[in-house]
Amino acid sequence: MKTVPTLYEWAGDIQTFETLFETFYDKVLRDDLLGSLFKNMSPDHVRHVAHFVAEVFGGPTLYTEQDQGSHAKMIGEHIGKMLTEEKRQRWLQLLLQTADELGLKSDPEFRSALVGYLEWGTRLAVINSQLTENPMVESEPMPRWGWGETGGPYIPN
Ligand code: HEM
Repeated sequence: MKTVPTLYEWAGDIQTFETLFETFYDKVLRDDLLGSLFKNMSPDHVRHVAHFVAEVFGGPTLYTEQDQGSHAKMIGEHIGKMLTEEKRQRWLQLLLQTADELGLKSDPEFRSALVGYLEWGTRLAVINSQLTENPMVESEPMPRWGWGETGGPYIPN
């Protein structure tokens, strides 16, 4: 039977994710639209985001275990930030540009899954950034992203 690698395995290793986000945030800090938003970010920010995405993609649980993060904690970082669609698009554009520059895997299947995740994650960041309180409970599991489709629209109970 065919063994399908996780997105993390296909992309490389933890260094792949750390280098991607280090290079990306260098650009973000120099960006006219995003620079001021991130200028006071913690020294751990870049590593935390790299570990978060690596874990979502099926990699080691560094964000939840080593960094003591959770999905709720990550969502909480965006509450009240009042992010705009323009900022979201720039964030996404710079990340995809960085992926190309670094030669991240560029096969259609991987890039489709990557863009799908980033569209989902950045839109959630914008939605949550308009709130004043974190709607997510601490026990909420980490999202998992794979190669497939979203499985349908989000319909609340
Ligand atoms: C898939 C999309 C995204 C992921 C996975 C993500 C992940 C994270 C994580 C893990 C943190 C906490 C870092 C820490 O522990 O220090 C964080 C903070 C933050 N994120 Fe995001 N984020 C995403 C999208 C965005 C977008 C689109 C924006 C803005 C356009 C944004 C703006 C911020 C800001 C301003 C912070 C706080 C920075 C500070 O410490 O001052 N995020 N994000």
